[in-house]
Amino acid sequence: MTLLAVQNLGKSFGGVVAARDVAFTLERGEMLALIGPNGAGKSTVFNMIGGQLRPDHGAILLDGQAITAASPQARFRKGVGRTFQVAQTFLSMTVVENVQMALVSCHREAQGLWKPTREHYRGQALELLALMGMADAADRSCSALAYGDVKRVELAIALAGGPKLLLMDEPTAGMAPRERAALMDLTSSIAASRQIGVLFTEHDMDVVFGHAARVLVLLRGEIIAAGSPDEIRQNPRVRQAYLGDEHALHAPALERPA
Ligand SMILES: Nc1ncnc2c1ncn2[C@@H]1O[C@H](COP(=O)(O)OP(=O)(O)OP(=O)(O)O)[C@@H](O)[C@H]1O
Repeated sequence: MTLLAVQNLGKSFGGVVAARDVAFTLERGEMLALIGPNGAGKSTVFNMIGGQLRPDHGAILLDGQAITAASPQARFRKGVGRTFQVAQTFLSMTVVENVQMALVSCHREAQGLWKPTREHYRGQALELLALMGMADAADRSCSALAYGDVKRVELAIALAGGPKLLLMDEPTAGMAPRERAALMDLTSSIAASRQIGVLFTEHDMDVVFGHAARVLVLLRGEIIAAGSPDEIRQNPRVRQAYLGDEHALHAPALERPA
């Protein structure tokens, strides 16, 4: 069964139509990018799926069940996870404590009942960190980490909830190109191995074309194209939409001849 089905989603702000009959599906294990010029409606669509915004009309189905009107917390419990653009980790705590906190809150347990907090879910947290290649940094303070490593901790935190669907808003913002590729390689391998569907917005076209299996292009609230990275790169409407920023649609840097 399709993991996520978005049907005729619409949202207006006053006279501005931010999303118009947006419809698409996302399968388990798939990396789907949502792109579009500034103001195209990416955040609006993203926030309607995350539950931060209520659509004017349309439906959102997760595993065939409507979640259109569910709160963000209810969606989270049904398997919708999210990473955030701004580092949300508690910088004064260690890496493993941050992931433990996420696990504790996912299991909705009161802290410190009989075990010292530092022991709660430590094993599970270490497993997640090993998956991120961060096991060696487990007991370091988050404040001492390089930015790329903080992003990995954020990914571990998002995975602590065991999501079926992971929403990533500008996951590589502020990162150096090599770190971006590494984070997205890691994300796609986890998405494939855990069969998590990933929907991400991204301005960096190298990241989009290098890591998405499929790309949706929004323009003025409407999906104007959907397809593989190659199809999208060659689509005349998409090229038109990005006119003036055409370099954005070139092949990823790594594929370009030196
Ligand atoms: N809360 C709001 N109130 C009024 N207008 C809004 C609101 N949120 C979004 N809009 C408008 O809706 C349209 C789509 O905005 P949205 O932020 O979804 O685009 P975006 O593709 O995410 O843009 P960006 O890439 O710049 O973040 C824009 O015209 C924006 O001004």
